[in-house]
Amino acid sequence: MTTFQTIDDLEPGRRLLVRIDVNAAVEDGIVQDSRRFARHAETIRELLADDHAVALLAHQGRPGRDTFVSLEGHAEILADHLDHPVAFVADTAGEDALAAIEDLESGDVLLLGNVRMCDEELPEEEPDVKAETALVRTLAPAFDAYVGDAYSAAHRSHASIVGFPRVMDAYAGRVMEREYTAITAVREREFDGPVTMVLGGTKAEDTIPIVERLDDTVDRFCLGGVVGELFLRADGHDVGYDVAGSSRFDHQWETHRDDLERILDAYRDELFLPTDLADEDGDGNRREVPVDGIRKSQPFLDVGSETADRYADLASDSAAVFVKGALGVFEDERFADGTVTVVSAIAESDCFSVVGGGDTARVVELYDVDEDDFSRVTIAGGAYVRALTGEPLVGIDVLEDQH
Ligand SMILES: Nc1ncnc2c1ncn2[C@@H]1O[C@H](COP(=O)(O)OP(=O)(O)OP(=O)(O)O)[C@@H](O)[C@H]1O
Ligand SMILES: O=C(O)[C@H](O)COP(=O)(O)O
Repeated sequence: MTTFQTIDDLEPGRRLLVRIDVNAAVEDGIVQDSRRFARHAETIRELLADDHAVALLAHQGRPGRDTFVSLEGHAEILADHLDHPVAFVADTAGEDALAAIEDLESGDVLLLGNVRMCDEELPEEEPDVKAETALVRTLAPAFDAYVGDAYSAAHRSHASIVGFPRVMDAYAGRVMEREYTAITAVREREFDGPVTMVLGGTKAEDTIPIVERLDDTVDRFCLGGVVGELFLRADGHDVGYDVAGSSRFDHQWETHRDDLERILDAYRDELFLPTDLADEDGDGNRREVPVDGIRKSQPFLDVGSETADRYADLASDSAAVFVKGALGVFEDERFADGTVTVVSAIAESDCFSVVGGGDTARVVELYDVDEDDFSRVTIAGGAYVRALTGEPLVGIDVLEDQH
């Protein structure tokens, strides 16, 4: 049972501001389709069937990153999924946006400009502070209600997530409702056997604290990706440094070094670190090297096959497996082996399994693994692992406050 209003509680024919999360991979400047688009399209389709006028609010990347791009391509992908036009305005709360919103009629869909272009969106502040931003104060009066559908960003206390529900009638969209219900049910399950978590990806902030918080539930953590390399660095290995143009490691190391070292010390028996890694040789081919022999060289892009096989064995021998974050840059076929080996082993086993992460869930599509072979494929990453620990999500709290 949900503890917030959902779109089932909306009167038909309203003017709605709908926060979705279609934050996506960007390759060579081109936004890549993902399960996030398909899932949000389901919410939008239902809203159109009820004659609502829909303005969508979303983000892409973060300022300073090469994934921080316009949402124009997102509008095209959404339109394909919906088989319905999605207009785009490259403005979020200025004159152009307000004019486009005013023109909206029942059955129209409009995507507003990347909300992270507004300076007020990102700083993590209390919902009441976010409700006072010009972004919220300008857009809120133009709508009858707010629909929060961005479960995968519900762990961020950003204006578009927590500000609007403070000043508007607010409802959960289908994605929000389904993800919340599914992850809550997962959290309440008990498992008869070992529980394994595969923790990888690039976001130290979202993953490192999970080890401590899920210590009671998870028996072994298989580490990979950028996060795995940072743990290897904490363990005294010569990896996890910014070399040859990479910029993912040193700033995360500076921020999280104490936590990495403390957690490694306290939970060493439960942590499995890569024993080999893969990078690109001078001819552009995959090359695998044992961790012990590495001296600071080029960035590593995958775990090696010895590590992948060991993680796959651990996963197959588990009652439940949770995946958050990829073990390598699986978007490049040469560096997909680690993630695909482990995810395929999970798919083939009878264990209870959840695969999560906006990017990570794409492995299932790109490498033709059958979604039905997992108990759940969630489009959330950081939000899902936080919810697993029982930590409240601010984006849900603000919806519940209205009930
Ligand atoms: N060694 C590595 N170097 C660089 N990128 C890596 C490495 N290993 C994995 N990745 C990248 O990690 C990404 C997935 O992890 P990410 O931290 O983005 O989390 P996610 O699963 O998408 O969850 P979220 O929804 O929180 O974003 C993949 O796109 C993959 O390319
Ligand atoms: O992709 C995600 O995990 C969400 O869209 C949140 O994005 P963020 O990690 O940049 O806040």
